[in-house]
Amino acid sequence: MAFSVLPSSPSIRSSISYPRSMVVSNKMSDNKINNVGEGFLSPPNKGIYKSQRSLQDLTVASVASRLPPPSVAEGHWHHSAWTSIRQERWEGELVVQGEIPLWLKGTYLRNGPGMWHIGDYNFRHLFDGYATLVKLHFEDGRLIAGHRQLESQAYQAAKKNQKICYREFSEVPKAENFLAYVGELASLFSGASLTDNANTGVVRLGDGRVVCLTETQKGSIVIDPETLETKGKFSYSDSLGGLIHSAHPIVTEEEFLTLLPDLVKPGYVVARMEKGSNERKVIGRVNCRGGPAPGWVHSFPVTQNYVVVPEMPLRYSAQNLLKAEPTPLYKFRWYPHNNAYMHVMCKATGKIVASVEVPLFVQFHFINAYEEKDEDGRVTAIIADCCEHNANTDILEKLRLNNLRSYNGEDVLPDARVGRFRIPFDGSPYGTLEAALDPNEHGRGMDMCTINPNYLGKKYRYAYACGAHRPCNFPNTITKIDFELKKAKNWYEEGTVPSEPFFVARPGAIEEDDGVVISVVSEKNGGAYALVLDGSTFQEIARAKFPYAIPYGLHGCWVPKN
Ligand SMILES: CC(=O)/C=C/C=C(C)/C=C/C1=C(C)CCCC1(C)C
Ligand SMILES: CC(/C=C/C=O)=C\C=C\C=O
Ligand SMILES: [Fe+2]
Repeated sequence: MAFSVLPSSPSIRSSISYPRSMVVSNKMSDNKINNVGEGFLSPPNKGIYKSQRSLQDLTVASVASRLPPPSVAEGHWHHSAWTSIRQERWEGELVVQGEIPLWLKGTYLRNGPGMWHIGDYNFRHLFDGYATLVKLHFEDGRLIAGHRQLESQAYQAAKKNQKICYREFSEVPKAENFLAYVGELASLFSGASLTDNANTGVVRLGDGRVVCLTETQKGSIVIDPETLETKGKFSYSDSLGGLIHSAHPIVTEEEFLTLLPDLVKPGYVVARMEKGSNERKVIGRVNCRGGPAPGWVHSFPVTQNYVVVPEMPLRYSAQNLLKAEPTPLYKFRWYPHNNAYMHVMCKATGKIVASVEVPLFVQFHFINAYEEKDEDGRVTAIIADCCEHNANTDILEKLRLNNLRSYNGEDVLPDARVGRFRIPFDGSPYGTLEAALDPNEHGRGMDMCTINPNYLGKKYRYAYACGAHRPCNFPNTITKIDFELKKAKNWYEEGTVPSEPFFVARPGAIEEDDGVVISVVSEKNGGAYALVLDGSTFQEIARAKFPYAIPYGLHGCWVPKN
């Protein structure tokens, strides 16, 4: 394969300059020199790149990056994790320290909100940022990396008008006058004012299309996994309607399962889209059992035969949706008196086979679920695991950029755990929720979880997530959870913020943890590196320094090399 450091689109090539200092030699010998000379864990960046000067050189003349965010202008360099990306795109080969396994062939793509300002206006919340895609292409032990801004309508309009033009997670466009506000309310109901800033996840469908996603349905955007170019809207050809959906569909080679909350008649529609299709078909519907609106469904789990529909006490709030200024819980409200529920729907028939009340819970992310069986093979219960924030909504507030950027050494990250639900199939009205292991195993921080995808919906032993090395204000370790031993192995490097660990299985692997775990790590002084851990030992096997700061990102996917 030819390794190119040049962007593939001629129109963009002309607008980007690649200073010599950014274009790293792609000779295989680089690999060896670093292996021998520096070792895996020595600080990277030894004379490989000139960081600050190159950053300036690299900034393209995009409207959004014409002005640096005020904090940088004032001379405070935030942690890279919470600092807007400084250029629209870059691509180049990184020098690898250590050994990337030769079997690792393909591209890891990561999405996330990487630009948190427009002009000189700074956004408030982590989830508001415009989507930044990062790619790590692994082949023959080498690593071509890059990033590119997603050209959503929301991002393009913001660049053009130098202001926020669509409703983001917490940001609302300023109404110029009362009439404009009334017009804006009307457009809220039509969905026209909602963002399409697909900054949450990226999935590879069974037919090979790669789609960026967020919580608004219109924020489903197809990209080219090689160039990261925005190709256009993924439009759903059905008439299911609604404006929002779960940001995390369940995607396999065969299908795409999604949850559509119904805010009018509180409940959820479970739908399935077959490989190659744009049409979602309804599997079934669940009516809410409590509260005036459905619970927030950022994600949901499935087993081999069932879809699990969570009804979290943190519910969408019509009142808060209409507010121009963010409320403490943004578009949501906490309804502890309406209880929490878990529903189980049969995938084949759409029938609800269990619906139980469970202890109150707060989660963004389910990890996995599976069917518990008796000795005759009959399903006795569903086990569903999630990153559970001890039924405490404070985490939403902690993810405000001000809080993330003003870390002063205090231990302010609220406790979280691996919450394990058991939803019995014996008709009993209650399910249980308990910690799957002692939360101290992972520093009582827990989020951004993945598993070996071959174990989706099946009994599994391992999960990978971000935990905490305290004191901290954000999850700062990569942790491997062993559910059998109820133990965790933790990777930690002082001052860094690693993003969601992503597991890639070794072809032909028998063991569940035979593979690698990939993460992109943001450093405190304007650096970032790609990190590869051995899935089994959890030891670092390779890292490669980016020539500039990569901000924190959320979720990723794997695009195997054909
Ligand atoms: C980045 C992330 O994890 C979550 C992003 C959530 C977003 C963009 C939510 C957007 C919404 C609106 C703009 C209005 C309707 C409600 C809601 C889905 C929360
Ligand atoms: C980053 C995060 C929570 C961290 C807390 O410990 C949640 C992200 C949610 C959206 O994907
Ligand atoms: Fe998420």
